[in-house]
Amino acid sequence: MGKIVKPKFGENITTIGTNIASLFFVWDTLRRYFPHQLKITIEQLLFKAIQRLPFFKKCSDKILGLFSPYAQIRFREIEEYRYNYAYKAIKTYLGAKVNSEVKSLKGNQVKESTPLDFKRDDDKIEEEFEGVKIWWELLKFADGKKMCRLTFHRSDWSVVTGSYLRYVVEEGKSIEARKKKVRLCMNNPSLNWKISMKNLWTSIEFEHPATFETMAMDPKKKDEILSDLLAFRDGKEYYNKIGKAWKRGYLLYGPPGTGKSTLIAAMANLLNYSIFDLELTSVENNWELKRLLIATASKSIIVIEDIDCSLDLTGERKGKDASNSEIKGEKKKDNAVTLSGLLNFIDGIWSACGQERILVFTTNHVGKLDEALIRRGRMDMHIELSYCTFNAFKILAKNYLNLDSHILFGKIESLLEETKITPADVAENLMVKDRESEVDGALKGLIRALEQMKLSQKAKADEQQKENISQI
Ligand SMILES: Nc1ncnc2c1ncn2[C@@H]1O[C@H](COP(=O)(O)OP(=O)(O)OP(=O)(O)O)[C@@H](O)[C@H]1O
Ligand SMILES: [Mg+2]
Repeated sequence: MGKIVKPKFGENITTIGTNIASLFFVWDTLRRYFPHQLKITIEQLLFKAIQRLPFFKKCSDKILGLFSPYAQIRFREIEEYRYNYAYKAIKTYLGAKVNSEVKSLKGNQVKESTPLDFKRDDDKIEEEFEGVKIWWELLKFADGKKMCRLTFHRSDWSVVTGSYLRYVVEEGKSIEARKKKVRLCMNNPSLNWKISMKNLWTSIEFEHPATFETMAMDPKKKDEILSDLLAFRDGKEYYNKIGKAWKRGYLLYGPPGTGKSTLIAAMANLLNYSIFDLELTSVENNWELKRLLIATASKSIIVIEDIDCSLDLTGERKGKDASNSEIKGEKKKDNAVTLSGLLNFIDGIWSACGQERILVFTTNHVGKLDEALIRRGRMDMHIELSYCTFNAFKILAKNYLNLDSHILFGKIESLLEETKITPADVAENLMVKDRESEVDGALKGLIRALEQMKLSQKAKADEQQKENISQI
């Protein structure tokens, strides 16, 4: 009796390989006679049948891939140790593909005041683009790694890698931009960075209600700032054309309570940009400053409040500080954040990396600032926030009392012309519990406050005058 000799593994592969190769050769000759869609369906069935063959069940995806008429593109969440923004955009795009045919959805409400948001929750999504079939899989591995995998027919290569993927990523990004919530980010002391370099900034949702409409300031100035910001937001092509980094600096100056911080909030709400509130006093040195600034996101406003208090701004002041600390026996850190560190950053790396960033400095004492810090080009627009004018008062009266005019407005107008009062102090007087019944009381209260201020400012001015005369 003849012995049945089991073919060796190598022989097995060769035989199966030859058979499959012949099958695909025959199919390749026939496929041109089939319409596109039918061709794909047949190939899918063929491929599934091959996958079910006992031998192929044991084969890895890579070996199967050799016979597959399909191609795959993987988008990993982390690629070469860096976050993959295409992955994020694709996930957003796929999540937003909600329609009545979708069977699995997830609902989410981040805040009580926001509407319920639905996202698609399938991990396998099939779609058609310009007659081309595309299959997506959202995969999550045991080690926590995530990936989107795209499968398509090789004959659709140019459509998928060209217009389709471009469309998906752009659409995903624009959905992200529409849904983006403004966040307020604060820098952590570097002590905490050592735990994880990710922890440079801590962020919370930004819910400040300030808008340009509620900003009490001269309408002309307000329009100027508004159109400057909008031109910046829509200026991608312009900045590209002139070869300048897509960044803009604003210096806000004025006495306390004139609306500098409120204006920053209104800017963030207008542009839907997050705020990176940089507390310089907790930054140890220029290296840390660089790391923090590089870690900011695009479409953001980087704010350094009270810049004159956070930095040794001039050589002169530095000298004074140094001698003061010597007297007190303190040794000043050699590596502290310096003005030149900040300026080098703004001019150097800052313009070379990251786009769509706004830098805002605020100060109560513009005169104290170093010329180098505020020269045009670094701070593109200087905005003075000043004492309350009648125009500004009318906006506050509308905000706080829903009032367009009142018999007492005339008196208030003339008092405002003679008195320096901040919008914050005016607002304080206009805060009432019941708008209907307390309007008169609030306006009269404001008039009293203005009269008192007028008297005390006059007394101060007289005293100053006397002092000046006596010095002469
Ligand atoms: N121009 C303004 N328009 C509307 N509200 C204002 C304005 N200025 C001040 N306010 C009101 O006064 C409060 C204090 O203003 P804000 O904190 O913006 O002042 P600031 O200029 O940043 O002061 P500081 O120099 O002390 O930081 C705000 O919460 C806001 O309600
Ligand atoms: Mg402020």
